[in-house]
Amino acid sequence: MRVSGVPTAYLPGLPQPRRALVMGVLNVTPDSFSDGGQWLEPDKAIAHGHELLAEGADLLDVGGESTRPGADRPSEEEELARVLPVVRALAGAGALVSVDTMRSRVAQETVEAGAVMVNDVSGGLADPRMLPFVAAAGVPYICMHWRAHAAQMQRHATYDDVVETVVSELSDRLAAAEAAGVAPELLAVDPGLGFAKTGEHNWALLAGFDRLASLGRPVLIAASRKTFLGNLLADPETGQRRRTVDRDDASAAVAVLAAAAGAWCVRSHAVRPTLDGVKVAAAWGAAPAGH
Ligand SMILES: Nc1nc2ncc(COP(=O)(O)O)nc2c(=O)[nH]1
Repeated sequence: MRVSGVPTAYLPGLPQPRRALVMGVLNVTPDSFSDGGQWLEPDKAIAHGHELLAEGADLLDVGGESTRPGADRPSEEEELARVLPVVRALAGAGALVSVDTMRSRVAQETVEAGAVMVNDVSGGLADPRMLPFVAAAGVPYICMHWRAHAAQMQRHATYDDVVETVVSELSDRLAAAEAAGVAPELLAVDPGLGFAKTGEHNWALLAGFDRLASLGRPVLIAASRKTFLGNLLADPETGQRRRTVDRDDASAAVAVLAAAAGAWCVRSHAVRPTLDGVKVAAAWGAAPAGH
């Protein structure tokens, strides 16, 4: 089996170990699907960020808006109030922080507070000022495949060929970013698992990793604790979906397989097992091929 374990491409200005990067998830929200409310208070969020760093996270992804299906949007002021103190404290402590936001003003203020990357789940579609801001700021930008806000996104989960369509629509977003002046080498892509996607779509996108990589940009895979894993692990007797906090082994397995395929970064709630796993993928990929 061909195992790479090393990213097919990197983003400049960020760590470039010969392994996939691990991005620790820090949702400062009352209602994120997997950890909603746990880290809403800034002090708790900052402490959890340090825990993730201690586990070895290369990056911390700080978000103030839940994107779970059906979630209502917080105001821009509320989102800012949630993330700004957390970004300022963690970046101030030397952490590499990405801000998980669709709003250009939140991106701007958190970059000014020390965030080094913008993680925009909308790929620039939710706020027309986002791409111009990213271009002017010159920071790395994660461009995720997205079709609509959480309240209505699952209505858009229809594709003839999900891999080809997602690759094509991501290609359009990369072109839009470059047209807005974003330097191409600062762009990473992400298939948006669970965003206007069914479980079947998610598995097809993972199996189609090489098509995502054919965009020529670093690929971020973010499957951690998502519903399609809960369904995969459902109790065979009752059909009861596996609880979110009990999905970390399967989440790490997806991350390792993505790293083996050449993912640039994997986004995880459980950093330590994920980091251990991507190191295994890198060691396997580095071994001389059997004769
Ligand atoms: N780039 C990127 N960012 C994201 N942010 C939040 C969530 C929702 O999951 P969470 O509630 O566990 O953060 N998923 C993604 C994702 O798939 N890709």
